Amino acid sequence: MATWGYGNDNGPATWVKSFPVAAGTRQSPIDIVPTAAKCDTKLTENPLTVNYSPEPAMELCNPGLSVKANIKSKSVIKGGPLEGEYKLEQFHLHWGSADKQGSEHTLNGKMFPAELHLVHYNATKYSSFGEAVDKPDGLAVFGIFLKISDKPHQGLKSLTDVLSEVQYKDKSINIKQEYNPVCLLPDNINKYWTYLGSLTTPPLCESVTWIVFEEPIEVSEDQMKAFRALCCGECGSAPIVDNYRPPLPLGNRQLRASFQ
Ligand SMILES: NS(=O)(=O)N=C1NCCCN1
Ligand SMILES: [Zn+2]
Repeated sequence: MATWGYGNDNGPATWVKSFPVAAGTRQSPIDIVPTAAKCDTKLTENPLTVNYSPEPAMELCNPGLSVKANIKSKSVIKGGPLEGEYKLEQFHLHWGSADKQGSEHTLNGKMFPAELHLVHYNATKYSSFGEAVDKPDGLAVFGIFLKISDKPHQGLKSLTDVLSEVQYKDKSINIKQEYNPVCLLPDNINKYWTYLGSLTTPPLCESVTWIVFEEPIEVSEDQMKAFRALCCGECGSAPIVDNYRPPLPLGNRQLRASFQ
């Protein structure tokens, strides 16, 4: 069984062969068109709340198509579009081979250089990520755009400074200094768009309530270069770049905004 990826022979256009839900009606990502979003005051009456905890010895790994941090501590979110409490499972990123591309969601057709995903599962209803992953209300993913600035992102720097230690597939390390993922969130988490979608990688389950923040976080060009130096396999293998799925049609879905 050919493994899925982002190349010509195994990329997003081929995934439907092994994962028919790729042709479903609530697929992600989408192009976010702010003027088409409906401002929903219910989202502000019940503000999104984040209660993340410091992660001692956070595990950072290279699974081959991204870089991922696995979370063990009790870091939870609730409110906004969510019913119940969702627990942070992991976070990872998608990025481009150049700054002109890399994000999965787009904003009025514009791609950002990268996009950070913090993946949570509905811990009120389900006992694990694995149980929640294929349920319509199973997951909630924060989508955070990355934009280039002349200053590095301090929260990401603890990770980008050690990416060389997970350069090759299946490498993993523990971040010595305790790490609170709250440092990755934009300053203003009250301005976001939300819609019902899916995982953007196989198995593409239509189980995600997406929450995409309007405010990007700012990273340096050197930090982008560090992501682009990660390898898909062992020494000498191709760099991990352009690991993004292009947008799918919104179709009959409602895109809601927490702000005007
Ligand atoms: N890019 S995404 O939508 O978060 N996709 C995921 N796939 C599998 C596990 C977690 N996330
Ligand atoms: Zn992702």
